[in-house]
Amino acid sequence: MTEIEWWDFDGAKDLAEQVAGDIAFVIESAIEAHGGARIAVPGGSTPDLIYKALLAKDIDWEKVTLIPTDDRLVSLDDPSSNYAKLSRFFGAKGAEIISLVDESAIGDYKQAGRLGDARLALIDWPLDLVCLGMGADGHTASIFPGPDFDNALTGPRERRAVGVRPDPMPANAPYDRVTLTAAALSSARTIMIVITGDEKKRVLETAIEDGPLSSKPIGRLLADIETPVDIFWCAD
Ligand SMILES: O=C1O[C@H](COP(=O)(O)O)[C@@H](O)[C@H](O)[C@H]1O
Repeated sequence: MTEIEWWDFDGAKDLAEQVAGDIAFVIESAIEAHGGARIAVPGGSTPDLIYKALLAKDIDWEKVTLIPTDDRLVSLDDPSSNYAKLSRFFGAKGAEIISLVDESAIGDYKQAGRLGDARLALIDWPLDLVCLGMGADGHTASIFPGPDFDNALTGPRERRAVGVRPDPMPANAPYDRVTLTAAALSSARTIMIVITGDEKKRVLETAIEDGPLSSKPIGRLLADIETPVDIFWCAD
């Protein structure tokens, strides 16, 4: 059973400071241990404060590779692109940012998944850190209910990214996606989840309780993870 520790904070600023400090620590340790750090971080709106706090840290960004945990199949400068977000925050710092999306495959999500996977084969694995977000519907990265659910969760272990068509489509970001697979996410040396709000907390608690029987992507993912997981939460 996954070992899970919850860290609750009074506000989003305190949470961001703590998470940024922990990420910076993992990055420094990885650079010291093997000359570079490879970390996967979420898109969506929750991480913005964390990324701001991270920018204030003294980090040798040229030795850092950043990968979105997932991305929407939109052009790389679209406001909904997780790659675009990472580029905006960290591009000027000299970090290497790997896009899961090849613009040539935006109209073909399965092909986009294959191309994303091929890119990921060019870096060393496992990742030093996976920081996950979670939607209020219980999706994490872009592992969603739908025709690609099993493939993302229990597909071949050597597959690191797959294309996903959420069903139902999330109303706030109705796009096909490319996501890191459960195998790629759960192989990371350090795993954390960052969520805010009471609703997400309830969803996550129930998903953890339900374990392998959970209908939520986050519950199914966590049920199969052997690395301890830290969950960071605040109410707003
Ligand atoms: O679509 C996505 O949603 C989740 C959660 O986003 P949030 O805005 O509710 O924080 C995010 O973790 C994922 O990376 C993103 O692509």
